Amino acid sequence: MQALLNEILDAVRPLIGQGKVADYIPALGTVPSNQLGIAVYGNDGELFCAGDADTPFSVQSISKVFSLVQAIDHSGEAIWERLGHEPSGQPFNSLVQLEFERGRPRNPFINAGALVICDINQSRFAAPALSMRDFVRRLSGNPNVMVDGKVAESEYQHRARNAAMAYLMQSFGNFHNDVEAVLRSYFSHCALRMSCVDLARTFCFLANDGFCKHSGAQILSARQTQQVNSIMATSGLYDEAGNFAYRVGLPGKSGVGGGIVAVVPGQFTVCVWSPELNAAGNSLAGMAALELLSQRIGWSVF
Ligand SMILES: NC(=O)CC[C@H](N)C(=O)O
Repeated sequence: MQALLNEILDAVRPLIGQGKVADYIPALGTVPSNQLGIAVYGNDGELFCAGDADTPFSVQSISKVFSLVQAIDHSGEAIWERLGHEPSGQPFNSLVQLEFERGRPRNPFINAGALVICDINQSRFAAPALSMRDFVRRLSGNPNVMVDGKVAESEYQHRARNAAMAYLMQSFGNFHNDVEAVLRSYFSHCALRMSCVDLARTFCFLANDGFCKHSGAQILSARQTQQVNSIMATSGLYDEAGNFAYRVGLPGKSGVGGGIVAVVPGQFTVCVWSPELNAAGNSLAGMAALELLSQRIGWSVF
């Protein structure tokens, strides 16, 4: 496995230069683009890494999975009264569908859906940003996971689109808390800084019927785990979810920080990171690395 990871990073490194680092959040635009890392964490606790696997980066939309898991944990099936679990076929920050569908987001992994989930969590937690930070510290086993205050503030200063979505949902009665407070929580989750190793460990319960071995906690039931994985498989990469299923064939979640996490149910969790994105906002070299890995090991679930 170790040799394979090194080989894969060497194979995809030439792609660096063909994508574009996200700069619509100015604090993200300054991240050096030539970084590339991968971590594979087995259900038996084995860890394999290559490249910049220990360098923390902005998790961005990968945090949408954490928010969903928290919401399922305290509210269960009731959350689906507020949003769906259908792919949107639209970019992550699209507004058009939300108006047509009367403020009910298609799924929890586009921004509108994640904002509704954050609204649900806002009603539940006294300090949502701290609850989230502590949740991921427990799951990753890394007590040093931090929120990057500069990134969170930069996102808040450039919040117009996300704010428009939240206020539109409020106009349809599908937003219950103060919009600005929920936006602050959402940006704080997106601004968590974690490495490939942190993320592979954090997500391992999704490969293990909801059980996180290193913390000894049952995070979700086996059934809920299947459900979260199914939403990752159908919506985790926005309007490129079909392409990801075709090329990689695993439940996955990406973020505009350039990270992608993929789950091999019953076996492994993988996190790859390279900051340059393709047109859909997914890591260009990261997708290619996961495609090679899945192909070489025969990991596709399909
Ligand atoms: N796709 C992403 O990673 C987007 C997350 C980002 N914080 C946003 O709201 O625009």
